Amino acid sequence: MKRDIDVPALRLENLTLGYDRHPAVHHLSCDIASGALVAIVGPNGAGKSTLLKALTGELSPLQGTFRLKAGREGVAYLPQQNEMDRSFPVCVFDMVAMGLWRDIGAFGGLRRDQAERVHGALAAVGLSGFESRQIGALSGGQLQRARFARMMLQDAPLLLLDEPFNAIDTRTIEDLVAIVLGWHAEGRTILAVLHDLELVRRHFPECLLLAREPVGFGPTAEVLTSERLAIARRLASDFDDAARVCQRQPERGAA
Ligand SMILES: Nc1ncnc2c1ncn2[C@@H]1O[C@H](COP(=O)(O)OP(=O)(O)OP(=O)(O)O)[C@@H](O)[C@H]1O
Repeated sequence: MKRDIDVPALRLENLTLGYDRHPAVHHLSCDIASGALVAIVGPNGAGKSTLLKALTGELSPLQGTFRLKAGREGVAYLPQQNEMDRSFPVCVFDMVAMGLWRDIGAFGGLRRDQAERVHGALAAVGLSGFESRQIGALSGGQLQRARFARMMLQDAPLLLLDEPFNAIDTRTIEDLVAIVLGWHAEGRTILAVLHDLELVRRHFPECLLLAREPVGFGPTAEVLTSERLAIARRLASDFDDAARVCQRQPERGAA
C-alpha cells in the first residue's frame, strides 16, 4: 500500500483558472509535497492570487482539476490585507477567536481552554495586552500579527498566504517569517505569494514561478534564475486578457 506521506498535499492537473471564461492563469500541473514550503512568485497580474482563491473554493476551474489531500476543511487562507474590512467593530480577542469557529460554531461561547488558546496565540504573535483593542485601531503590522494568530488557531495542515509580509515593518516581517518557519517545522504545507525575491531565496526551499502559466517549479535556486525571470516578465506582458480558454495540453510537470 502507498504510504500516506507519498500523497502530495496538493496536486494541480492542467488547471486553468479565470473570470467570465477568460483565463487568468492556465495549464498548471504540479505536485506540492506534504510539508513543503513553497513561494509563489511572478509579475503583477501573473495569476498568483487567482490560484490561491481557486484552492479555497472561491473560484471554480475553467479546465483541469486540483486535489487537496486534507480536503477543503484542511485549508487555512490568509487573503491580502487590503481585502479586509477594518471598520468592522470587533476587538482583537474576538477576531482571533474566529480561528476556532469550526470548534465553537457561529454562535457558541468559548470554553475556558479555548479562551486560553486564544490568549496563547496572541502571546505567540506578540499581541498580549491588545485583547480589547478594536481592529480598526491597530497598525498594519499589528493587524497582520492578529491575522496570523487567528490562522494559528485554525490549526490547518495546508496554509495559503497571499502577500503576508506586504506593507509591514522589518521587525514584524522577521517575527512573522519565524512563525511561518515554525509552521513548516511542524510539518504543515505552506504556499505563500511573495514579491520579495531575496526573502524567498533566504527562506523558501521551493518556488513556483507564474506568468499566466507556469514558468518554473522546483528548488528555488533553480527556478529564480535571471533567464526564467525574464521569460516570466515577457509572458506576463504579452498575455491577451481577452483570450478564450485554449485546448493546449502541456506535459505533466512541464513547469
Ligand atoms: N475578480 C476578477 N474579475 C476579473 N478579472 C480578475 C479578477 N481578479 C483578478 N482578475 C484578473 O486576473 C489576472 C490575474 O490576477 P491575480 O490577482 O491573480 O494576479 P497576481 O499575480 O496575484 O497579481 P499581483 O501580484 O498584482 O497581486 C489579472 O489580469 C487580473 O486583472
